[in-house]
Amino acid sequence: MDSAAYAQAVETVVKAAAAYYADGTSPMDDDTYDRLVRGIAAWEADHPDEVLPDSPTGKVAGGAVEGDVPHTVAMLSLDNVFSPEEFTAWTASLARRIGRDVTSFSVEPKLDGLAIAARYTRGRLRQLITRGDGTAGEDVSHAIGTIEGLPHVLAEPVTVEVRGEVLMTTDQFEHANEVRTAHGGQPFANPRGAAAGSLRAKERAYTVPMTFFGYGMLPLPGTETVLAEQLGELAHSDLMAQTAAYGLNTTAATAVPGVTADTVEQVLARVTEIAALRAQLPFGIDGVVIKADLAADQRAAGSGSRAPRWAIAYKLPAVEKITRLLDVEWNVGRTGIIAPRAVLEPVTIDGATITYATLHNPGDITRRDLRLGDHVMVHRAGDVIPRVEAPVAHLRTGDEQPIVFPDVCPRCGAGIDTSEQRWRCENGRNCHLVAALSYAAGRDQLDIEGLGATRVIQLVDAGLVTDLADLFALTREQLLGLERMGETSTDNLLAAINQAKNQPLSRVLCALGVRGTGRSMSRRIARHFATMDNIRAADAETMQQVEGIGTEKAPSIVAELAELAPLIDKLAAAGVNMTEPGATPPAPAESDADGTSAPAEAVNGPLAGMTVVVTGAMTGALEKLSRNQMNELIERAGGRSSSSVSKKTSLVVAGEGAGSKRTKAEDLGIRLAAPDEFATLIADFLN
Ligand SMILES: NC(=O)c1ccc[n+]([C@@H]2O[C@H](COP(=O)([O-])OP(=O)(O)OC[C@H]3O[C@@H](n4cnc5c(N)ncnc54)[C@H](O)[C@@H]3O)[C@@H](O)[C@H]2O)c1
Ligand SMILES: [Zn+2]
Repeated sequence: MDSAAYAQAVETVVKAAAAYYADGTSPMDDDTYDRLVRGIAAWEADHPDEVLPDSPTGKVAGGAVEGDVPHTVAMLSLDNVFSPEEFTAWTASLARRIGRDVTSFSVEPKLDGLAIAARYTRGRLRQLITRGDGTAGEDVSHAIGTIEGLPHVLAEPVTVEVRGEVLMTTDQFEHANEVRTAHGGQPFANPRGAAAGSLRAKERAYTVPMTFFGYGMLPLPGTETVLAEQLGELAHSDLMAQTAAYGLNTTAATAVPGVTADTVEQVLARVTEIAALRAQLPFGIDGVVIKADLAADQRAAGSGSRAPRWAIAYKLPAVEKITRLLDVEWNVGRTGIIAPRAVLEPVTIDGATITYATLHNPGDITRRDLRLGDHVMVHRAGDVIPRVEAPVAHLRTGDEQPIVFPDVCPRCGAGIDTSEQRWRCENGRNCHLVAALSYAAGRDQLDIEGLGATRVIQLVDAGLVTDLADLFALTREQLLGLERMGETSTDNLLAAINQAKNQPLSRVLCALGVRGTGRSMSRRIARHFATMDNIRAADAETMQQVEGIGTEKAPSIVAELAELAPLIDKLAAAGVNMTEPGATPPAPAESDADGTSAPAEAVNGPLAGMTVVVTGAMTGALEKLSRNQMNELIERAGGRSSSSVSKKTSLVVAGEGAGSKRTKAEDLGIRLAAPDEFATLIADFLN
């Protein structure tokens, strides 16, 4: 970064923060924002004399927000830690500052919404104020009545200020977008943005519910002396119990209630627990907040201008990123459910590259007003399937296109039952069979004339065929018994089926519909092995001798063929040809001393003779390549791709985030290459 880039980054960040806090329409996801801020902070550390007055560092809300209602006590942000080590170091510095170890911590989820102060006078909710710049906020009392967990009247007639987070639960967010788009508005990109936008909006034709969670309580000028003193002395955990007793919502009512912990180890164990529960929570959290529980410790620690010194946010990895929606695929499940799936511009979330995300059902697409080409907020937490949360509608250019819904089943061509939320192929569980048979009968496979989708559906419905081989057992009587089947068409169909028995092996193989074996691959396999018996005898290693079959495809083809064994036997018994005309079976594979077979074709290329392992995130020219595409690339360049590092590995391409494989390669002294270096090495084979 140079000073011009620094100034640019400051401007970008301040603009984003202003949009983020004002109405939740930042053009950036938090991860991108946080990276920029870290870059700014790093540059400022090296150039302390050139810090711009507008810089977001050290300021509540990045200095991008103002307010006109003064806070009685500053409403601050929180400092962050990202690892157990950083947390331990923080507790040590806190202990040094206050001259003693902290022996009681409170540990709470860090709710991902916006901070709010709710002022109660004699038990009645009077005023809502945003955090603003920390010293003064904005009056948003118009939102009273739309926030669950923030009652109009408390259980006791006390005068207090309750502080906490306003957020939208997942359900509230879905509802908000539905109502909003129904009123012709643009959907919100995520629950946090939706809460920010809804809280500040006045005079809308509709209201959308939000939820409040309290995490602090303090006296106001009118608070009774006894209560004021008591609030100043209570441990945070007791304060929370009191907050709940007044009838306010707190995390106590959730799967991740605030708890106290005596030691750093206990805190860290709780952080792990909360992180594990994160994906299942009905609201977003972006970390865990740890506070010195005792009031005396808090007082001794004091606060800085941006954050208190007695509390820290243990940040969890970002689970949301903005990327582009490139396409929508419609996949038919085993039961005939037709589910849309988003094809995304690849994006890395918490170390995993995401290219697909679920879109649930067609109604969701409509409710969210998603369009092709949209920027979308993608959410992925833990092992849960990534989902498209919503479009980032304020980034639209006008070139976005409507998403086209299928009007027939994309697999078998039958009608679609759209009476339920989840669409279903009218063939239900038979969809797969109908599709499989129609495909097998197709021109490029067994080429059975007269056996189109409609006829296949008829045969399946009548229970005459339950698999591909049953076709060859159909009798004249059975066919004549079907509607719209005259003598001529019956005889023609029987003749066509009989003819199909003589198709070459490549077409029979293709007709089986094994994943990864389309027309040309089926031809290659059939030519390589010459007979079905040879194909079935091949293990994954042998299968890789076929050009274009790599480490990922080979085992899945072998496994699927094994599953199909009974069907293949049945087809052979019915007299279906199982050899490839003109092909000669391969000579027994050459094996080197430790059993690795040599590549079938002696290839020239920069990777000839090399076994290459790819790990971590690819960047630069390789950024868009899936792991499989990387492996194919390696194979094109003459090498073998492998998924695990061993003595036999010649080269490990290690990108950012590479973990154990990189370590192992270093241990074994195997050559490492960064993605860019590797891209240069195989430059001729890219595309
Ligand atoms: N995408 C963007 O453009 C953009 C812009 C600005 C800020 N941000 C995000 O916001 C973050 C900074 O925001 P911030 O200043 O609000 O700080 P923060 O969100 O990192 O932490 C402080 C806030 O945590 C909240 N909080 C949640 N649970 C709490 C609990 N149990 N106890 C106490 N506080 C709790 C409070 O609202 C408090 O104000 C950044 O790290 C960034 O990710 C994003
Ligand atoms: Zn179907």
